[in-house]
Formats: sequence, structure tokens, C-alpha cells
Amino acid sequence: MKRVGLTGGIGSGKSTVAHIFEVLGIPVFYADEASKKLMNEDEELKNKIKKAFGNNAYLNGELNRKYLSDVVFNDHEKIKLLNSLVHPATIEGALHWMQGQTAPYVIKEAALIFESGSNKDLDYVIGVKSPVELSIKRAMARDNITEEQVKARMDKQMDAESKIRLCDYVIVNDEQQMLIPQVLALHEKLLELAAKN
Ligand SMILES: CC(C)(COP(=O)(O)OP(=O)(O)OC[C@H]1O[C@@H](n2cnc3c(N)ncnc32)[C@H](O)[C@@H]1O)[C@@H](O)C(=O)NCCC(=O)NCCS
Ligand SMILES: Nc1ncnc2c1ncn2[C@@H]1O[C@H](COP(=O)(O)OP(=O)(O)OP(=O)(O)O)[C@@H](O)[C@H]1O
Repeated sequence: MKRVGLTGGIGSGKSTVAHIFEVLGIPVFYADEASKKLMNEDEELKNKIKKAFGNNAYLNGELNRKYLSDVVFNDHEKIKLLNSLVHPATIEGALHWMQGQTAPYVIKEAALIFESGSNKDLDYVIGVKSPVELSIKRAMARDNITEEQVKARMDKQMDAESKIRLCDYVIVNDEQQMLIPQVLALHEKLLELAAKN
């Protein structure tokens, strides 16, 4: 079984592309969902987060996303600290999930594959590429936030172009080229590669 990463900048369309692979029957691990689940349910991790960010990090036992995003997306040191607590558990969770899969290949969708070094556990990485202005517009509309807030988040990730250069395959999501034929072609390619060894 091949392990394939799927990454790209904020608002590039990673989740949208991942859903198309799912329609084709390919299992997908969504790292952001998994990390939120861990932050809400793993008592050891919850305690570490409370110790680092105070009791306000949780509201009625639930992760206080508004409070945490205001803190971490405005401070490079704070996001580094949160990442150092959350990412090891998420990476571990993805590896465990992959071990239980039987498809010819599986996908891990994550914004921070290269930043967290988890590319070392993957056979290939697909990048979703989209013009930066379009990515910003999409993230603003989806999360109901300002351009400044999107840019503050982008600033906490490797820049999207450098990320794409590190990828083995690229899907263009510019709302000009159609997504489905690109995903289908890559799906065929990955099935071929998975059949070889
Ligand atoms: C700070 C948190 C609680 C805010 O939650 P919220 O639901 O408001 O935002 P969401 O998770 O949808 O993220 C919003 C945007 O920020 C980007 N983003 C999220 N986490 C990070 C991060 N650690 N570094 C850089 N960008 C990030 C995402 O790509 C997305 O575009 C949440 O993002 C979080 O827990 N982040 C740390 C864990 C993490 O790294 N998750 C992302 C992939 S594993
Ligand atoms: N080709 C497209 N046409 C129209 N809308 C799109 C397209 N691609 C993505 N979108 C929309 O743009 C928004 C961002 O896409 P998506 O959530 O897939 O991005 P992402 O890369 O997973 O983002 P993030 O890292 O910020 O979570 C979503 O609301 C999605 O529905």
C-alpha cells in the first residue's frame, strides 16, 4: 500500500480535492479534524495545552478555538508551541490509521506536511496549487474572516509556492482547469504505482 500526502496553502482546495479521491473509494485521513479530535479528547494533551495556554483554552470542556486562534495566529512562538504539542500525536494517529487500511493507496490530507516533517513517512506528496488571491478569497468566505486574518495564518505556514515545489504531483485548482479529470488521471497513476510494488 502506498501512503500519499495531499497538501497546499490555506484555501488552496486540499479538502475539496480529498473529497474527490474519497468518491473514488480512496480512504482519506484529515489531519486537521484528527488534531481537533485529539485536542478535545486526549486528556494528556488537554492538560499540556491548558498548562501552556491557560484554562481559557477550553470552554465547558471543549477546545476554545476562537480564543486559541486569536492567541496563536498572532504570535510565531505561540503557534510553534501549540504545534509542538499537537503534531506528534496527530502524526502518530495518521500512522496508526494507515496501518489499519487495505486500499491500494491512502491519502493523508494536511496543511503542514513539510513543516512537520511528516513527508518522511509518505511515498508521494500531491500539492494543490491555486492563485494566492483566489485562495485568500476562499478562506475569507469559508471562515468569515478578514484578509488580514487570512494573511496572518498564511504567515505561519511555509509559503505555498515553496510547498508546491517540494511535491511529486500537482493539481491546479484555479477554477479554470477542471479538477475531476486531474484527480482521475492521478488516481490511475497511483493505482499503477501501487500495483508495481
Ligand atoms: C488554532 C485552532 C484551534 C483554530 O481552530 P479553527 O477551527 O478556528 O481554525 P482551522 O483549524 O479551521 O484553521 C484555520 C486556518 O488556519 C490554518 N492553520 C491551522 N493550524 C495551523 C497551524 N498550526 N499553522 C499554520 N496554519 C494553521 C488552516 O490551514 C486553516 O486555513 C486550530 O487551527 C488548531 O488547533 N491548530 C493547531 C493544530 C494544527 O496544526 N492543525 C492543522 C493541521 S494538522
Ligand atoms: N474549484 C473550486 N471551485 C469553487 N469553490 C472552491 C473550489 N475549490 C475550493 N473551493 C472552496 O474554497 C474553500 C476552501 O477550500 P478547501 O476548504 O478545500 O481548502 P483547504 O486547502 O482545505 O483549506 P485550509 O487549509 O484553509 O483548511 C471552500 O469553501 C471550498 O468549498
